[in-house]
Amino acid sequence: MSDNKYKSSSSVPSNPTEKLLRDTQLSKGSKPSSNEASDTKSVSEISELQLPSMERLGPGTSRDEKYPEGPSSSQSCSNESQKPQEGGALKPRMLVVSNRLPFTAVRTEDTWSLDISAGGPVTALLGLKEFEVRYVGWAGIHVSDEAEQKSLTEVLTEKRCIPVFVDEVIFNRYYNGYCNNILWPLFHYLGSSQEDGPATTIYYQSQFDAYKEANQIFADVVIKHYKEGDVVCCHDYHLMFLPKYLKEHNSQMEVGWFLNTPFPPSEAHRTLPSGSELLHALLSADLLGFHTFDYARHFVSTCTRILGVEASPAGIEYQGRLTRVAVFPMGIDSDRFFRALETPKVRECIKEFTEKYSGRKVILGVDRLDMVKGIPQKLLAFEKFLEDNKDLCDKVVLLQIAVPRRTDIPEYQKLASKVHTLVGRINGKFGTLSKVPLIHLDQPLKFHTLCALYAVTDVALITSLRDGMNLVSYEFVACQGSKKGVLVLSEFAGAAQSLGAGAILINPWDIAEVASSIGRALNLKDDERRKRHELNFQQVITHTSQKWAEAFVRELGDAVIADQQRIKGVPLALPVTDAIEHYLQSNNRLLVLGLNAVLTEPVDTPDRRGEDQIREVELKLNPDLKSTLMELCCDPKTTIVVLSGSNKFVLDNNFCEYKMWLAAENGIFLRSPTGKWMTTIPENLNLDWIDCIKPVFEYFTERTPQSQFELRNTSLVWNYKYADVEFGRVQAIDLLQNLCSGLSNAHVDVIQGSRSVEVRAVGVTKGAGIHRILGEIAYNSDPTQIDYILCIGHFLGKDEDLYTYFEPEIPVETPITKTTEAIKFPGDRMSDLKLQNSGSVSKASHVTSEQPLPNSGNKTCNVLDLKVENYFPCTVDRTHSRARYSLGSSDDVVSLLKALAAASSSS
Ligand SMILES: O=P(O)(O)OC[C@H]1O[C@H](O[C@H]2O[C@H](CO)[C@@H](O)[C@H](O)[C@H]2O)[C@H](O)[C@@H](O)[C@@H]1O
Ligand SMILES: O=c1ccn([C@@H]2O[C@H](COP(=O)(O)OP(=O)(O)O)[C@@H](O)[C@H]2O)c(=O)[nH]1
Repeated sequence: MSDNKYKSSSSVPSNPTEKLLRDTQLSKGSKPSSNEASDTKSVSEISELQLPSMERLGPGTSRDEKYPEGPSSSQSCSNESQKPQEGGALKPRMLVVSNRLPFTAVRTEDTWSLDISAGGPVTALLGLKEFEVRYVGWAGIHVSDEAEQKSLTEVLTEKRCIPVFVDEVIFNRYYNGYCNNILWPLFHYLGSSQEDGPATTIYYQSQFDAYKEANQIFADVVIKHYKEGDVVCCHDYHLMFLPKYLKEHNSQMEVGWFLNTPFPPSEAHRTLPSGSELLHALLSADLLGFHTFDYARHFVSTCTRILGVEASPAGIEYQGRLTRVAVFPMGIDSDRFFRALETPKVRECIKEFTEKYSGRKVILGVDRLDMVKGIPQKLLAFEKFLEDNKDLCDKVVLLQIAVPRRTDIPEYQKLASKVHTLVGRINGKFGTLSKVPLIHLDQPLKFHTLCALYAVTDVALITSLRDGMNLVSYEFVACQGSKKGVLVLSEFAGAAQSLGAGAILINPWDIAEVASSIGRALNLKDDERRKRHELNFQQVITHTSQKWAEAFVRELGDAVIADQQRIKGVPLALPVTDAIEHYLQSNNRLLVLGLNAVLTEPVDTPDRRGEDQIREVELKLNPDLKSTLMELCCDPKTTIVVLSGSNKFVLDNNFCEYKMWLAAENGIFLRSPTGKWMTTIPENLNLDWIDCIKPVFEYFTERTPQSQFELRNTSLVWNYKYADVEFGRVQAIDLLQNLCSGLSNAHVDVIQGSRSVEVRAVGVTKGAGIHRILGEIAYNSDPTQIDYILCIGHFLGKDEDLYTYFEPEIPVETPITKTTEAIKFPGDRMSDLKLQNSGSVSKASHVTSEQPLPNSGNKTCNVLDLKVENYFPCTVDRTHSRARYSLGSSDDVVSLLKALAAASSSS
């Protein structure tokens, strides 16, 4: 693992709230007010900007990006080692991989010039000062000639950029086709393109293939430049296969992926033909980041509903790994704007604009010419505003900068003509021979011009129909230190969630509302304007791109550690001889056995199968089990617990004659070997939600032949293991959809099993259950400590906490199989257990039938004296598990139990 100050080594926040709290603490620092901000720069910072030195520019670099904001040549990537920071510490190395590099190359006569690329991520990612960054991506130009590729690579090296060259035909299918004609509209909730052309079925497959091919080419470049300890940060919908390809090459690589756009609700994602393949590929990453909670929530529910994977507050469980999902609202490098505002070039420009637009209020729009930015809606609203306020036609001007991009795509060409038509109409209607109310530019501006425009603007008008974040709004706020203009911001931009307090929020589809908001913004009282600006300004200067990157890398480190700690992997075949041998050598053994697929006969046997579906819907104990179980239960050195999600009646029906412990509903109900049931439902457990969702389960049960619904005390379960599997799966997705939309506030877990859907009160797991069961066993049995545990189950991921409950605390990277020391419990669990078994609760006060359990037990003994070699956690029929061992089927379980009984009786 790299030596990285942003990676915490100890406490790993386990959920987004904890994470947010920590990050909030970290982002608290000295916050200048907007008045102070532009005055606080050091002399050296200002002079650096005023006196740009030619050494800072790479060969062939155009003079237009001489600002110190770009990656400097002094940190050339020809020197691949990490650079020390001021205090001597090493800067962590980060490979930032995005489709577009921060620099766009332009061919000049005999070399290359580089322009800073326009676009949010570029602006943000140039601000990562605390990292030794290498940018990997496309330089905005197709270069097929090898010599040219080499020379461009050299020029870009000076800017710490590593170009990726993709064949032009592949690139067109990948970028114009799959990325921008299919994924882009879908991710912005606009649905798939309905157009004939590259998005139609004939081209779809070739575009998807090209997408994967391009991703592989990006991966090859990253792999070539990767050094151990690097953090790899992949960006966007362009590169969703990249985490998979990188991890396949090197599973130790720390790979994060961040989405700069929104992520759509699952219903929209479902329409994408290769949608699940993309999700699978992404889940190879260690960390997946989104701008807002909404996007992250959409992603998680899409994965649970479409892939059927399990999600928890910590992330998504997939193939034995945990992929962390977290929220990182991106910001800008505000200092870069403050510095620019001090430069003579920007000051000059400000003066020029102030004179030019004197006597008129300036309204500003800065967007890429893209349908998601709502430019036509903005123009229509401005038209309405002028219609409603004819007297203001020569007193306002809307400056609309619309940077053309993706111009090869027909949708974008159509948008350009639509916008031009509207501009002509508005100026034709409201302009005069000397003045027009609308100035529209189809071209990018130089950075200094943009800063000056931001500074002279009275009202910034952002009307995105959907926008991942919208950094233009941040840039506007940063440049308004003296003017304190008003931000009118679409509620559908991610930025609305951070700048909503200071902005006037609008629905861009509501043309009349936007028109009246323009008027409101222009007339806002000074006091309110200042207050609103100050709120936004504080947000912009505290949530910078540097802070974004620090939080992302810290979380990535946490995610990797957390995943290693889970040690969920491929279980080894149970060493049966060892298990039997250690069983014989022990004095007080505990066998914890699951029910379904452990003690029941397999569902899919020929006997139980009709023509092509399974006929019988009754759970059946494995017929070979009876005498063996009886024998084991009679052994005074052996305690058996059957721990199941099923209810008391199911367990009673199947095990009433055995002298064993029964734990129903995941340990909520316990039956001692004497046959008495007791309940352990926590008193404050809220179960009000059960009545609300019961009808939903009933509805799906009625409509899915051979499916079953079980109403339990703390959970509801619907299973389709006996139904048509394909239809069951479709119904399960619909059921999940309905459940998730109706349960937003309930304290429940919605769990999708391989052929079931379950809703359960939070905190009810088999791991939590065993804790209570142990207390009871200790209370009820003789004082000998348990020195052997065999724990066999076919459990849902959530219940696999049972296996790790008995595991020693394992230092990361230490293989547990080599440990021979006595097992020690993690501190809190140990003290819990001791508490339960100490104190002075008298036997008389102990639980009787159907009473809630008190913090049980009055014994001062330790329940366990378990050495790691005497602990056999074993899953049945699972390829990935937190259990160390596996058995193939319930038949193997029966054979093992038989062998234990036989060995025991003959010893
Ligand atoms: O590279 P292009 O195809 O020209 O597109 C430009 C970028 O557009 C998208 O930007 C997003 O990122 C911004 C920063 O996070 C965010 O504020 C904005 O809402 C998004 O639209 C795209 O995600 C990038 O990959 C493109 O480079
Ligand atoms: O002429 C221009 C207009 C815009 N931008 C930059 O383009 C980015 C737009 O980012 P935003 O997040 O608002 O939207 P995106 O275009 O990434 O969807 C901002 O950093 C602008 O400064 C630019 O460099 N030149």
